[in-house]
Amino acid sequence: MSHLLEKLNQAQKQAASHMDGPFVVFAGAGSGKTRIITTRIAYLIEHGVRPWEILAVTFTNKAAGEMKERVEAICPEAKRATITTFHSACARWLREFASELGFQTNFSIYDDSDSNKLLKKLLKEANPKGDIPNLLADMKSFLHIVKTNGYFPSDVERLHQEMSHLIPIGGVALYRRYQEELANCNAMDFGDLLLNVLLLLRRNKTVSDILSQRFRHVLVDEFQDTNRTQFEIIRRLSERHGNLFVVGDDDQSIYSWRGATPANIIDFQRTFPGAKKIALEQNYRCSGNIVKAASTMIAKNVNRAEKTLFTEAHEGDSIDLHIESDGEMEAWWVINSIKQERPNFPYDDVAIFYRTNSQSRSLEEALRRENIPYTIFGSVEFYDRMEIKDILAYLKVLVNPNDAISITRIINTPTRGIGAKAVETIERETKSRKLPMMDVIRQLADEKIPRVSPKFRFFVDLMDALKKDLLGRPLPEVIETLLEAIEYPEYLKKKFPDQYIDKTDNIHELGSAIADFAKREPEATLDDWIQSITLVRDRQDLDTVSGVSLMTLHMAKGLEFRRVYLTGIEDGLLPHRNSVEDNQQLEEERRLLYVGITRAKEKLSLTGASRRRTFNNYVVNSPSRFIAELPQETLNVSFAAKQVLDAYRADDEQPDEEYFEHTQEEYSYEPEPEALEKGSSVSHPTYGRGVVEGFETKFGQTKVIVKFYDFGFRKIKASQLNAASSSLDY
Ligand SMILES: Nc1ncnc2c1ncn2[C@@H]1O[C@H](COP(=O)(O)OP(=O)(O)OP(=O)(O)O)[C@@H](O)[C@H]1O
Ligand SMILES: [Mg+2]
Repeated sequence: MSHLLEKLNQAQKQAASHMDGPFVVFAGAGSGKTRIITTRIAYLIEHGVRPWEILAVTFTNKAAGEMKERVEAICPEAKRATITTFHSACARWLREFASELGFQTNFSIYDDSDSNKLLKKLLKEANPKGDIPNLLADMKSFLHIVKTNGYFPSDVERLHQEMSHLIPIGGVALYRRYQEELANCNAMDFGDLLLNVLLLLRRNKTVSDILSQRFRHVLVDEFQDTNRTQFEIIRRLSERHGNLFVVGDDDQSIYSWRGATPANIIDFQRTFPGAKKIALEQNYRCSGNIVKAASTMIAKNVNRAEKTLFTEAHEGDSIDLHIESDGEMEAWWVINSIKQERPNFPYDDVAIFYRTNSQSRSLEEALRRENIPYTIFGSVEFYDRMEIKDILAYLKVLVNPNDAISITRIINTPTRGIGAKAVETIERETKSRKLPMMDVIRQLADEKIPRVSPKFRFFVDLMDALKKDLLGRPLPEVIETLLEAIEYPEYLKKKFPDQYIDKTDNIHELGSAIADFAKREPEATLDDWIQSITLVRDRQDLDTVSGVSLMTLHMAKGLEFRRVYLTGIEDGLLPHRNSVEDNQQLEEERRLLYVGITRAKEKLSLTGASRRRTFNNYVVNSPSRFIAELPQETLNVSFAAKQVLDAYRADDEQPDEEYFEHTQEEYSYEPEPEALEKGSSVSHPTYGRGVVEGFETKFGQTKVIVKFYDFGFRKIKASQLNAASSSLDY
């Protein structure tokens, strides 16, 4: 037997060494599904399948990257297999077959903000007096539904039959207009990357023959999260040979809000008659307490396929439960614990999860304050910054001169006296002359319109010169040269004197990103780079990945860490306040918690806060209802958390009165007990110097909230503090 299979149990072996025909592995977290996929790829290659005939897809770039790494470690030839995300695979095929769809190979990929701009413009045209924000929201969710469910604008009849209740007024016509406009810009949005591949597979025999013959084996990880469009792509790609191998877990289906349907995995054998199926029951990832907590809690879901999950691992540490008084304190607690445990858990082995991106701010601040290295995964924020978008828009226009959205972004940035009126003229003329926007600007420049033509001429000449100068250059020089040519630093300095340094730093970071990319992919063009960052958009490509990992629970799927902090375990965040009314959605929140808990190999802490600052208000949250569903013997509840939970249990009916006397509106700190006031300098025998941040009264006792210079936030009894003589500036 192949030595590759040695590290698998009996059921895993059977799956990994299966040769032909459809196969599904349906099993709980940490049971080795991804290990089966990676072993199987190597096994297939060892048994004569050529690497380039293998396609393995998953959902996030990080998961795809890890899978690739794991396979290549056991089988170097696998470098030539396609192991990637759905979106990257599709983008690659679309570059290859763009002309079949009437696109040019250099098409732009529009991110959410680009496509919002385009949609807004079309909505305004169609409803000059309409409530645009509302219409936009309706239209966006409609577009999302149609694109993830495989409907094209030409499927009008099917649309009306199958989802008439979801179509906003004029929605289908607007869908068509939107797709036309994208085509005019030689651009596709994220949804189109998948939808257009499906279009080729459905309607273009040549391309569908080529693609379905290209791959002899198709493998999909996290199959429970495929939407209809992805499912049909996969089905068509594997139709000819039937070698479709999927693994998944319905308990980890967390993307139904994005159109994913776990039915794809549950009904697999019905869709593919003759498909083999195996279940795996042993978890190899987590310690005993973690497996027990996760499986007990997820069993509360009604809509799930019954599964067993056991482990032979020792029960290990208990799961910590901590509830702090507010979000800052929670962050402080987490970061302090990371520091203390460092000898056992080096920073690289630690992850912090949260439900929503906005929770990362206080965590980041605390990490920075303590000089702890960290990486945020899946943060789109960097590429959404104004200065980064400006620079990228220039590069996009150079590569694709039809990209109207990017042209309108840069035509007057830096300021060149081309105002809103002039831009309107360009847009109007682009529409009536039915030409690419850049060509129209060129014509208008020649038409001697007083005042504006010379400005258009300047812009056109500038872009021509840039094109000549930049496109031939080595990638690492591109950004610097561009900045100089358009005098961007001067513009930033003038317009944003206060943020000049930050913004310039960001641009430098972009410069190092392009240099890193050029080193990794020496053959790549500017177009390749733009495409790669549009698809990846994770910050890990900019910084070297090291230190503590921060990410949302959604992003954490499929990954594992020795030490995990799962923050925000509160009603309102987990379950999220938007999901508590609906049972289906509540079950999805429970699955999200299940995913989070099962990422931890050795040690897990659940943390929450009794209130959180949002803008200038505090939102008061009760502890997550899911806490009560965890087996108590697996938990180690901190003193403060116990008080909070007891207070809730004691007065289940009216928890707010017993414990949280303050509502969001009326919440304010209690009057101070001594001569201390906010801003006073104090000292403490253990913590040293600090500054009073506020006061808090609980159970009749007032405590002072102090931010210590060396220890961060602490709540201290006033009697333990001394007023410090001088006030240090900090
Ligand atoms: N037979 C085995 N013996 C020892 N360790 C194993 C075995 N199978 C898997 N593992 C290890 O268990 C951990 C979990 O495996 P893997 O990530 O493949 O699980 P998974 O089912 O894909 O989990 P998830 O549902 O979270 O994606 C990994 O560290 C893996 O290396
Ligand atoms: Mg996995």
